[in-house]
Amino acid sequence: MVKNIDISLYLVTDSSLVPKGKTLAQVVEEAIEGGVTFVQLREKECDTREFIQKAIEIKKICKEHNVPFVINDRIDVALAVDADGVHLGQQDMTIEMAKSILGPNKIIGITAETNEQAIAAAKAGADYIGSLAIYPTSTKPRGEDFTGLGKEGLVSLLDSISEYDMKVVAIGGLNSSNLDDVVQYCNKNITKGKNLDGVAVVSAIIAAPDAKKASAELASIIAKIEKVNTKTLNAATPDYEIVKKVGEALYRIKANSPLIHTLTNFVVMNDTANATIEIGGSPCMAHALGEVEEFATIAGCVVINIGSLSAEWNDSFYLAGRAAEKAGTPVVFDPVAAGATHYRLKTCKSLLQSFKVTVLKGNAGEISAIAGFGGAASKGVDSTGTVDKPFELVSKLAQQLNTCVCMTGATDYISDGKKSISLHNGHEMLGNITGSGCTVGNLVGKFYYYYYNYYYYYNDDDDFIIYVYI
Ligand SMILES: Cc1ncc(COP(=O)(O)OP(=O)(O)O)c(N)n1
Ligand SMILES: Cc1nc(C(=O)O)sc1CCOP(=O)(O)O
Repeated sequence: MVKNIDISLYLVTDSSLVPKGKTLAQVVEEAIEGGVTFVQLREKECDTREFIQKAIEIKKICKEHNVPFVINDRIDVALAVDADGVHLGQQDMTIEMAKSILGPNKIIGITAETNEQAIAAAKAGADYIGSLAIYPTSTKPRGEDFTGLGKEGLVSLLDSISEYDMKVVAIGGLNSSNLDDVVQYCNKNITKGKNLDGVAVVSAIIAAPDAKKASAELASIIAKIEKVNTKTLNAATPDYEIVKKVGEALYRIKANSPLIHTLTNFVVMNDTANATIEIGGSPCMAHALGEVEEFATIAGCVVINIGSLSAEWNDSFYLAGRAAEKAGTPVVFDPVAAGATHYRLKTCKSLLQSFKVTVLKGNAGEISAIAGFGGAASKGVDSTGTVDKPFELVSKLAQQLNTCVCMTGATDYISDGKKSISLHNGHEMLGNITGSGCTVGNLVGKFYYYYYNYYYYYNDDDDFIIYVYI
């Protein structure tokens, strides 16, 4: 698990820039008072003895203020002074080696000059990455031809690692005149829900006449970084709290075998019933007008899947949904092929207005059609194309409908309008069979019976179930 560190205003030191009449220690202390949340000692001109002396001095100040303190490049120095971690460059020791020397509790950051290096850092378990310089800077010249990563490159970097649990700080040429522009650009253009975790600066604070004031000014701009309340889960970054609850929920389902009243299509009825039994539930596939209300009232959950839509089924959905709402039974609604015909879309919208839907589960085409935006089209029951801003889509729709939206696909996006989660455990073979999405709807329903807050999806092994806490 990535460490819970605040790198929002990250100070990197350079003694050569300290204004005359001040010491580095004074500047660091003023900066922390102004809002710096993280300090890296980066001293390129020091010999080892001097570096260690500075490290001891700066560490003391950071400790007094409860601010993490890391050392640039030198693992030996980090060990010697028992710093909180290191910041590595691509030419330095590898993350794996640094981890084995420093142990699991130390912070490891690394500079990622490309998106590929960023992904490699995430896979190796870095806690955070520093970007390539956003703008050219005299603090670390990279040659005349270097134009900087730029805002566009930064957004591409953020998007590229959205599925990993790793923090990102932007660095290089950032100051109070250009930072707001970078922050607003990221807020507006990130597409996968991963925003900046912070900004690292050297000269804008170290060389400032008043480091406290300079830090406070930067901190006020950084506060505008929109916290996209998202979480990414995959096999590489499991959340053990969730895994534990998955086990508890499975146990309870098996022990109590809840009745899952499923009004679903002819194609998947048998498979869905078997999946329900496999996980410990008791399937009931009744859809007759005369009995759906009674079943919905006694069920642990009602699943409404409009796949085999007809006028009569529509009435059954309506009656079951209304009865479920009255009885306080959760409803999972699967708007199969909502975007394929006007009839389906109209029916879905009308049903969504007629009773409380606890979870709306659909593919990108279906969810886009219901939202009226999002960009993915449908070909029959299948979704075609991708959604540009999946987090924005699920979270806005969840707010609009006051429900949980679960958009399934190679990556699943789930939101209750406040928090959003992406799950990266899909499997391409799921597209080769019919009804995998419908079965998901049914299983979501079962877990809803016990844990109103959990959803599931198959992991890479196809047979284990992962829950997502909303
Ligand atoms: C936060 C942060 N980001 C990038 C760097 C640059 O590190 P590196 O690539 O190791 O280069 P040098 O600092 O050694 O010149 C950094 N130090 N901090
Ligand atoms: C330490 C560092 N690394 C960079 C990189 O491109 O990797 S740029 C940089 C210095 C950033 O200094 P300032 O805030 O004064 O521009």
